[in-house]
Amino acid sequence: MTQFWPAPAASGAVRATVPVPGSKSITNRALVLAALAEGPSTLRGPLRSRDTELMATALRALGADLQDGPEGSWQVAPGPLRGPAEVDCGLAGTVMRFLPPVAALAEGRITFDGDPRARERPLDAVLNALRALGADISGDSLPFELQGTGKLAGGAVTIDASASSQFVSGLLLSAPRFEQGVTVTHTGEPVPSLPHIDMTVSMLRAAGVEVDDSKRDVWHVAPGPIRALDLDVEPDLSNATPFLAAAAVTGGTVTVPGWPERTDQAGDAIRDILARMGATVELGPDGLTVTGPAELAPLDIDLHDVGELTPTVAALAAFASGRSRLRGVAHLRGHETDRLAALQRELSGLGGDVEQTDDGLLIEPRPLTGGNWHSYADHRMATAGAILGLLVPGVLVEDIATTRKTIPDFPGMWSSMLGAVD
Ligand SMILES: O=C(O)C1=C[C@@H](OP(=O)(O)O)[C@@H](O)[C@H](O)C1
Ligand SMILES: C=C(OP(=O)(O)O)C(=O)O
Repeated sequence: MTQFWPAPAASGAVRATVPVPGSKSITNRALVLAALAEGPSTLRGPLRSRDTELMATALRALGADLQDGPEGSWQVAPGPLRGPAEVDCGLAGTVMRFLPPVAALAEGRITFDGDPRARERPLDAVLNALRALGADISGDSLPFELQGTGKLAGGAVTIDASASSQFVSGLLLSAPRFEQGVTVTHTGEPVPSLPHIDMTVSMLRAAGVEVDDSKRDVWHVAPGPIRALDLDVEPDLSNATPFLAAAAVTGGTVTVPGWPERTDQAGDAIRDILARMGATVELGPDGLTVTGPAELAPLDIDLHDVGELTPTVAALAAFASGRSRLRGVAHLRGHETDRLAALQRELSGLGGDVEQTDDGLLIEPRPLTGGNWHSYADHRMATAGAILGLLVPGVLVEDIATTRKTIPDFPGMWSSMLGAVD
């Protein structure tokens, strides 16, 4: 039966320090690299939630040895990659795009499937690229089957990565183990979420891999060993955004400890976004502290690089002092749900005035009223509903448990944060 979570209204300005679990994007890249590395790795502070548990389970099935270490850390020892194995991708883009190249290095038959929506998420570019690089794969989307021989030739391949940066990241992460490495060339509309590809490149380089990304839309990874990792995973900055938004919309103050001074995470862009909306944003030794303004300024913003922030930004824009325009995020139609359609439908359902454009949303703030907020199995739709519920009494968020995709206990964190209001 569908469960609805009464989103708690804020009784005043939120004042809290909110530690945020590890980054999904860093954790799942680190797990892949560790499984392909030349020795045992340690990941401290990894995200332990659905997307990363699915990645861990799949890598174990493929032959890696993953053990729990002290304080939630993971110890990963590579093993010979082999099938038969079944990979459940859930709804994790990182699992469905990063693991086929790993599986192509294994010996034996490996099958992939996931949640019903995952079967609709774009994957063809990765599977076609792997076929061109020497893999034996049936199908263009989930479910599909791969027959591995224990090695992959690799080489040069051209793909259209306009639907997802993860197509490129997935190929690059495994490429040091391809016989000829890889040269990926993108053709088509601009690649979204480029900071995520930068993160892939940095993490490969940190593991001693030679990567050339000096030419736009071309990435070359040389074949060679991947050094074992000894890594402290940063907090997930995208997952921090609903909590920072709580400060912004209530005129309160929220600190997220451990915010890195320098990072490849796309979520770091929230600092600039909140500052543009009038919030005070301070990065210091205690972390990132956001204090909300008396009134939020509207935004006209291109979110192409940081699309995953769109649900949070849309919720903020719904409370701004004028019309906001969010641009550059057509690719969100292939995310956990069609996020542009979902945001328009759900905000309109609460009385909002929202229009979809070719590549984004126009949001005209209106007084909102409570009601059901459907989440479409999308963690970020659910957290956007929670932000709205702070100021709109009676918002009921469907399936709040869907936030477990990337946050193990979002409702608990949200109510602890609200335990401290003026
Ligand atoms: O590589 C990654 O870790 C991610 C890349 C981005 O995907 P898209 O390029 O498909 O937007 C982002 O939205 C997703 O949350 C995580
Ligand atoms: C797009 C997202 O996830 P995924 O890694 O499943 O693509 C997201 O977390 O916003």
